[in-house]
Amino acid sequence: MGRTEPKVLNMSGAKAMESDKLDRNPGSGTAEDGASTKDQPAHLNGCVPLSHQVAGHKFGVDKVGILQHPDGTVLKQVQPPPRGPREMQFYRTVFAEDCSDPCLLDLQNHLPKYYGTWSSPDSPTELYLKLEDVTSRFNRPCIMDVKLGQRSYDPFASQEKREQQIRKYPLMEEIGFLILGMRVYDARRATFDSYNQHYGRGLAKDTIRDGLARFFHNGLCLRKDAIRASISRLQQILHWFHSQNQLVFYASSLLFVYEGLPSSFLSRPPVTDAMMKTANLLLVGDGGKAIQEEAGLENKKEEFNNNTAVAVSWDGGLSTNHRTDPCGLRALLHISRAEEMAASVDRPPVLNDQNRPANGNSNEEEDEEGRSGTGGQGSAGDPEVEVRMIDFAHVFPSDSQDQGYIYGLKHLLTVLEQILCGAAQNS
Ligand SMILES: Nc1ncnc2c1ncn2[C@@H]1O[C@H](COP(=O)(O)OP(=O)(O)OP(=O)(O)O)[C@@H](O)[C@H]1O
Ligand SMILES: O=P(O)(O)O[C@@H]1[C@H](O)[C@H](O)[C@@H](OP(=O)(O)O)[C@H](OP(=O)(O)O)[C@H]1O
Repeated sequence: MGRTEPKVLNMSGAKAMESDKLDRNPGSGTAEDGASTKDQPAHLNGCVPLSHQVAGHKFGVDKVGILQHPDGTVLKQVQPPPRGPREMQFYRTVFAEDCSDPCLLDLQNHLPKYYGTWSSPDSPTELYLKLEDVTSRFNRPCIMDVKLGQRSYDPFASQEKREQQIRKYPLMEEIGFLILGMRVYDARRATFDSYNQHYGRGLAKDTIRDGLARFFHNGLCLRKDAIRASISRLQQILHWFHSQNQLVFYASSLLFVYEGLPSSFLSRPPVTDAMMKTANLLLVGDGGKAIQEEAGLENKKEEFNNNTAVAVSWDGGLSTNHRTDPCGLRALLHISRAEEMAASVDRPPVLNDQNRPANGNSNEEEDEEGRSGTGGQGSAGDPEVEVRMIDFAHVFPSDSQDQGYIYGLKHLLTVLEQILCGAAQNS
């Protein structure tokens, strides 16, 4: 393809924001940003490297990187030209206050919210894009970054850049997507497993299905609920791509997030010290009814019993025998301790309505056998999944549909469907 000068995004119908520091920009670079912590360089002004970043340029490792602002937003350092300004222009165009283009308004739903730019008062020329943290509402976010499209270099890339990108994953054209990195919550051990870019590059046509499935496996069961919800989100994005012919995306990603903590835990009332004490007594001896009643466990018994299957399936080694563990308390305690340990180094569980399954029934869950009660999150369309488009350093105006991205999306959907089918056949 002959190379011409790249077109910049046309701002018609979507005036660029006049000011980078928007009023709706929470905690933008002001004196309120909070004092720098002892461990962080003063110029970061309380911001820290993004702890749950799964791919991309890393702060302190690469020349540019991603930070987390104390207000919870993500700060993506503007990359050197032309990439950084191009990405900034893209966000400004899509989120312009006077944007009236239905296509761009629709696109907003598939992106992290953009809050303008941020810079530290100490380094006002070093700009960051201030973005919504897509993972923020999750307790144990499982996160995967997937690069989409048949080509991960843009039409204006040098020969060297093309060759570098093709070398990294020669199957990009055929497969249409590449897992750049992920972290998956292991519910048995209450820890995260991380996978870097080499994991995705090692996946070929015949292994891509199992490779992708790993993101949805929590060590005990396949999270079919999360797969279904992801499919539903991807279909909406595909619908957007079919509806538009003004933008083309190269080397752009989809960020997948689902809740790793089973909803049974989220919807269960917090375990109090008194309950723990009583439960230990019950487990040590045969558990006098008097003790149980004294602690008000009689009322809770049914609830715990309802969750017994959930708790037991979390730890394959635990007994489902109601004679030795009448209330499923052993399992309950086991989970609570593991979770407590995880919570002490991670964020505490957020117990609010958003974290509850859409159907309001924490026991309506499926494992890989499709049985009820094992640590899933609910039905398809469940809000406990996010799929958002990120990384727009190579987005250009166009006058036709983005066939490369559409190809990758369709294939990704097919593979996810195959994972579901495979799970159904094995059951
Ligand atoms: N809005 C966001 N919310 C949560 N995490 C994010 C967000 N944006 C980026 N990340 C995290 O940062 C990583 C890298 O993001 P991004 O692709 O934008 O950076 P990049 O440096 O341009 O990447 P690359 O080197 O692939 O071009 C993502 O994989 C994700 O883990
Ligand atoms: O996956 P890896 O090994 O980290 O490789 C990077 C990845 O392909 C990025 O998408 C790319 O940035 P662009 O998409 O913006 O080109 C970057 O190019 P760079 O090295 O030129 O920054 C690569 O290094």
